Amino acid sequence: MAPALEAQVLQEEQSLPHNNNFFNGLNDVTHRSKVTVIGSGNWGSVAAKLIASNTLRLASFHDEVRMWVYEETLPSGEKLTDVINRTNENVKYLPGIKLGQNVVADPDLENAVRDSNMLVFVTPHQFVEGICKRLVGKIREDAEAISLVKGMEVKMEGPCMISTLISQQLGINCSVLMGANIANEIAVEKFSEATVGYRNNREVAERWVQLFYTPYFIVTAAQDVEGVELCGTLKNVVAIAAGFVDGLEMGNNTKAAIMRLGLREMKAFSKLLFPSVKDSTFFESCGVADLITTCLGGRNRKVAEAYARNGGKRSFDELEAEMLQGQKLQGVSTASEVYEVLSHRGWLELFPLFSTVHEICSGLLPPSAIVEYSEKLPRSF
Ligand SMILES: NC(=O)C1=CN([C@@H]2O[C@H](COP(=O)(O)OP(=O)(O)OC[C@H]3O[C@@H](n4cnc5c(N)ncnc54)[C@H](O)[C@@H]3O)[C@@H](O)[C@H]2O)C=CC1
Ligand SMILES: O=C(CO)COP(=O)(O)O
Repeated sequence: MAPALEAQVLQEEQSLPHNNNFFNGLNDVTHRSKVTVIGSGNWGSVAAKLIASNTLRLASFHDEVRMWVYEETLPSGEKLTDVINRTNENVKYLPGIKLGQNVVADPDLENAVRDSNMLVFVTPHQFVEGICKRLVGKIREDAEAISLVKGMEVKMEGPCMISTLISQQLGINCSVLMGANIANEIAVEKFSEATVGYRNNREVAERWVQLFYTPYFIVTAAQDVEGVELCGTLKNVVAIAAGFVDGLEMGNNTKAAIMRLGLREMKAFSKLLFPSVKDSTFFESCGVADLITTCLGGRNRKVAEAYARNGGKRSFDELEAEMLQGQKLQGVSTASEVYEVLSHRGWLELFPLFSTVHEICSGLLPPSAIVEYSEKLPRSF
């Protein structure tokens, strides 16, 4: 790491709240925080590794980190959980990376959360509601949650952010952590940043920062839970558009234009849904930085590129299964969820990029429509 950057990291590390009093008597062994990671995909496994390095280092946490695994049988006939616990590697979703000996994989959801007061949700967004239903009445009353999940749900009453879903179903506070965080890069400890979004309790936010922060993973807190979460959610729709541009070989200027227009729609949509969303959030890691990294190197971009190269003739589901081997795309379903909100509220014309992405993904328009949609832009755009 460059000396100036290293100095900044050290300075930030020293200013971390190592002795905060979020939970009384944290350094007393009987009151140590216990962490469960709910999810064990590509990012879930990296999150467990980051957290496990800190729970070993910091006295106010139990060393052990439980990681709930959606159980599956590997081609060898072994259970994924058994292999993770034997090799200390998630051989399916993060091969080649040691998670830390203090990570314990557990296929039993109820058992995995039993004693924990810090719950880290990190599964594809479509599974969160089902998981929460299974957790009702099974978690500690003093539990806090954080969501690393990028996505949203649309209910009869309107859009529902994943952190809100977790809060409402489980009756607990839920913060979020989002950022320019391609998991495979963080797994090999390449420098990156992230943003914790919190509602109103700064001490809780600092506790989450402490749990994730390492010299190669710099975490800052922003009091804007909806803004941070909507950035992480909506950038996946823009990444699909960027993938179409790549598949059509339109070049870097077009891709940059799509990213800029996408960022504008991200900001406009977020502020229409939640007027409290702050402009400054879009300049944090969760905002423009995540948009850039996902549009350059993410899975949504990659599969959308293949979709456009095939002229839309092979479905996203088919390409996802073939190219991602069990990992899940969030952008296609998020585009559909956003479209539902836009049509319901009569906002379709205000969001030509978002609506065009959904219309391409659902086969109503060809991939080339992504560069034709600009004709629909309002004059003031
Ligand atoms: N991979 C990445 O680079 C990053 C991912 N994210 C976000 O993190 C969230 C989780 O993504 P990943 O950890 O990458 O997962 P993934 O896409 O790598 O893996 C899919 C996961 O879903 C599980 N699964 C499959 N069917 C299930 C079911 N019915 N119920 C529950 N779980 C089931 C699989 O076992 C696997 O753990 C997503 O919202 C994603 O957008 C955020 C930052 C970076
Ligand atoms: O969210 C991500 C990076 O921050 C990962 O994006 P993809 O799901 O497109 O790989």
